[in-house]
Amino acid sequence: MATLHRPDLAIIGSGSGNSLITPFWDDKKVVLADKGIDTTGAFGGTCLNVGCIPTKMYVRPSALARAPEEAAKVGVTLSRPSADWPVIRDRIFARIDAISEGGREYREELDNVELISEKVTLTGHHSFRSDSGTDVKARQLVIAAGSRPVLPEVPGIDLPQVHTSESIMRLEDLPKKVLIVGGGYIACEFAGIFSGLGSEVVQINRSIGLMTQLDDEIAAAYSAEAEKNWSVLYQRTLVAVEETGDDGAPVAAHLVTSDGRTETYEVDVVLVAIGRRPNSDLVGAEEAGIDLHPDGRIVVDEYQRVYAQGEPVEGLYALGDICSAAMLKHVANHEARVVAHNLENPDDLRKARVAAVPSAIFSYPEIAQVGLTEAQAAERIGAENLTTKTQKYGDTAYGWAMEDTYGIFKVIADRRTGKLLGAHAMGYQSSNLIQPVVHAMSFGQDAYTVARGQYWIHPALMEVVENALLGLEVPVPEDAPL
Ligand SMILES: Cc1cc2nc3c(=O)[nH]c(=O)nc-3n(C[C@H](O)[C@H](O)[C@H](O)COP(=O)(O)OP(=O)(O)OC[C@H]3O[C@@H](n4cnc5c(N)ncnc54)[C@H](O)[C@@H]3O)c2cc1C
Ligand SMILES: NC(=O)c1ccc[n+]([C@@H]2O[C@H](COP(=O)([O-])OP(=O)(O)OC[C@H]3O[C@@H](n4cnc5c(N)ncnc54)[C@H](O)[C@@H]3O)[C@@H](O)[C@H]2O)c1
Repeated sequence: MATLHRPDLAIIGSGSGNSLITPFWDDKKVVLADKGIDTTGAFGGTCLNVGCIPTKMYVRPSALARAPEEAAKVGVTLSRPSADWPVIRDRIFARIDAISEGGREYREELDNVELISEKVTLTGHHSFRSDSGTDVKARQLVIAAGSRPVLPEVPGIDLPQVHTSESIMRLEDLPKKVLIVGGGYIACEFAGIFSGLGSEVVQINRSIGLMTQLDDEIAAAYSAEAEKNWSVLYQRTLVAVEETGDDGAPVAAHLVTSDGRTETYEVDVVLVAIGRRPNSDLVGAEEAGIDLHPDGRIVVDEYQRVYAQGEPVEGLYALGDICSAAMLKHVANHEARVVAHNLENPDDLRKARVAAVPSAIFSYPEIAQVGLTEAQAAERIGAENLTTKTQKYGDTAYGWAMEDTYGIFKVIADRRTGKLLGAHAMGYQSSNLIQPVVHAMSFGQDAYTVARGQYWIHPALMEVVENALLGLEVPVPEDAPL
């Protein structure tokens, strides 16, 4: 028989949505619905199970396996590394699966929380129905249903050797040869992982260059490095995949070049990473009268309130990949803190912060960015008002120690005021090095004050950032620190 729940709060999505269940709800009723990750049924969303965390847990062993290359630059010979994929995989998922399962059990045990482990579809602005017919009508509702990989509609895309990021990390064995489709975050991270661990990687992209959404200088520098580290082919499109019947290379990936030639690569597995789409269709957002952007994202305002017919709906919020321009976990987490506050304080709504959102691509080399690219900054304030500095790691003391040949850190500022507009870096630990610029941009500190208003540990790698900032042509404030 169909059940009806009338909770104070209902949440769709157990990723960042799970963190909304604060102690405030201890004496109230909450329903949390999650169908589970498609490939494993796991609780807890993308980041934990098939996203940020397992990928970075693969990046670490892959980086270690590259140690002989780095060591050789400074006169140390390390023996040929050998990566034990099953050991690496099981270390990762023994930890992750236990956290996911523990999270599910904890929610199931709570008296105030009802967990619905099924797909649900909105039936109104504050109500939904599960596939098996459980109805939920809540006082307040949050849609935190995330995104999923996009797949091209080509013959053979359903073959077991064709993977997305949601399945590739659980392979039985390290593939000898991988074809990776795409030139964005996921494709570049997995190209780095597999090539480091010893697979032969062929990465194909439709456009010329990888990570073309980045600052042009970084995209060009990264593409040049990637081309040295694995095979990168541009202006190719995947048109079909078929089984070969040969255990040595079980699938053939058929490609077409921009000038109409066909090419075939026989590989163990194909990884498709051509973008992710918001799951607004899976929750039936449009049918429920919710406003959508052309790319399928739910429209929200700065308070994360969901819009319907151009107006915010009281007590209806969205967060994370289903509504955000930046599909990033730290963004989803921030939005979850804002939504948690707004659910608990409907008369004192707080806004989500949209400025100075950083991101990193944990590839080889690693990339990090925050703020405007040089082209965007020129468009915004005029090229004549910009000052930029690209500091090579290799021109600093720690860069000499590393014998670094490719690391760069670029900063962009308004030459009239010293206001920092962006930073773009490629190289060892760039995801950490960029944080002082994120800090400065978040707190409105000018470039000169950041560079000279604090000590920088000598001769740490962070001197790359200090030197980049000092290389900008910006006004020196009166009484500037020395
Ligand atoms: C391979 C990979 C690597 C990544 N690496 C990074 C990184 O290093 N750093 C970073 O910042 N970001 C990274 N991301 C992005 C990050 O994982 C996401 O931005 C973040 O997890 C989104 O969180 P969310 O809460 O919006 O959605 P999710 O965590 O995806 O949660 C949504 C949940 O809703 C459920 N759901 C969907 N539809 C329904 C329905 N109709 N009924 C019931 N349940 C439903 C899903 O099963 C899912 O569990 C990565 C992503 C991928 C794929
Ligand atoms: N380190 C991180 O923060 C991290 C890591 C992984 C994923 N993510 C998030 O997940 C999102 C999705 O990642 P992604 O790599 O799938 O997407 P992406 O948007 O970064 O890159 C998609 C790539 O696929 C190409 N492409 C698009 N359509 C295509 C088609 N039909 N055929 C061939 N190529 C096509 C694009 O040109 C682009 O190179 C990212 O935008 C990012 O927000 C973040």
